[in-house]
Amino acid sequence: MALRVVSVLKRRLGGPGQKLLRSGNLLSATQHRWEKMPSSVGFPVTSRRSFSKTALIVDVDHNLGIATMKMNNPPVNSLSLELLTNFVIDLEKLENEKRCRGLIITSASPKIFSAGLDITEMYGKSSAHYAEFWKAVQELWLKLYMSNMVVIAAINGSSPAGGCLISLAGDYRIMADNPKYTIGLNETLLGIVAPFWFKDTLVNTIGNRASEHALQLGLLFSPTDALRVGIVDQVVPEDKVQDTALNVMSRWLSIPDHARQLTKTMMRKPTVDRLLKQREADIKNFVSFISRDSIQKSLHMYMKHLKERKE
Ligand SMILES: CC/C=C\CCC/C=C/C(=O)SCCNC(=O)CCNC(=O)[C@H](O)C(C)(C)COP(=O)(O)OP(=O)(O)OC[C@H]1O[C@@H](n2cnc3c(N)ncnc32)[C@H](O)[C@@H]1OP(=O)(O)O
Repeated sequence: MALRVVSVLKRRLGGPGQKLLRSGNLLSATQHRWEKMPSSVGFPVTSRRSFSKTALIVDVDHNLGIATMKMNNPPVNSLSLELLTNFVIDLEKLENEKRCRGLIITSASPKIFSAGLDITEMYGKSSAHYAEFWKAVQELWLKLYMSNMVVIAAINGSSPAGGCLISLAGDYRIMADNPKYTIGLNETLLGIVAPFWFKDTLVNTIGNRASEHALQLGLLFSPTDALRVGIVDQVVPEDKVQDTALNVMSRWLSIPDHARQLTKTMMRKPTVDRLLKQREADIKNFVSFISRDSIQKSLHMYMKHLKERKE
């Protein structure tokens, strides 16, 4: 299967891509920190670069023009301030690499794509901390939603709340077919409210009525139900998620970048502008909401419930 994906990519990438794939090794003296390493998906040894920071592993295949970002914040890939910050920094780096046209976001943790925002960042801290944290959440969404790259979420585990938002910010979602995994914006279950731009991102994906239903009830969908409602685009056997992501990527990368990017901007800019117009007000609203005693209590109880579930 992986080899078939490579041949499809070779065909679709055309001219320079084919040459680069054939040459097998593009290391140049000036390209420091590049590593030659065998591919985990069966590509010929190609020009690759890996960098890892706390909570994130990034692997760039310059020959294919595809980067893979693996969230790596065990045990559940909760989106801590550090992970959010590193995510944004690495996205900016990739965005500036001309040869990087596609990004696959996935998880290094078995069974969990991401548990969403790190709840411990949202209680028992100062207002300044909440403001910094929320700004980082906004920043990641803005960067991802408007990325020039084709962004595919390879959802290889559960993906509640902020984890779901990350995948919704991509262009295409592939989820592992395991009924134990769930995905959705379940904020109301925590006694909190998905902000308007989380809601807008969901509405843009599955429509108003289905979003209202999902958001009010804090629904977490099984892969089959997520596919039915349109939160994900494809459900595939667990061991086929990465190959499918590469296959789908080749299709998206066969479209001329400028045409695809302008179309993406046309579709998404109004949603992004809504947040940009009131970014500071949104931070203030978050800080004041999350600082309420009743909300702090709800979050504390929710964490307690998560821990007690295990006992
Ligand atoms: C005005 C706007 C206001 C507010 C907007 C805020 C928007 C918020 C968005 C969010 O993303 S909130 C986070 C929502 N996330 C969840 O509800 C998921 C909670 N977690 C789970 O359901 C499960 O942990 C799981 C992801 C399904 C994984 O289950 P598993 O059984 O594999 O692990 P376990 O539950 O034992 O967890 C291990 C460990 O991790 C801690 N944990 C889990 N999730 C989080 C989290 N989101 N943040 C911080 N910590 C988390 C859990 O407590 C365990 O810790 P322990 O080992 O110390 O007990």
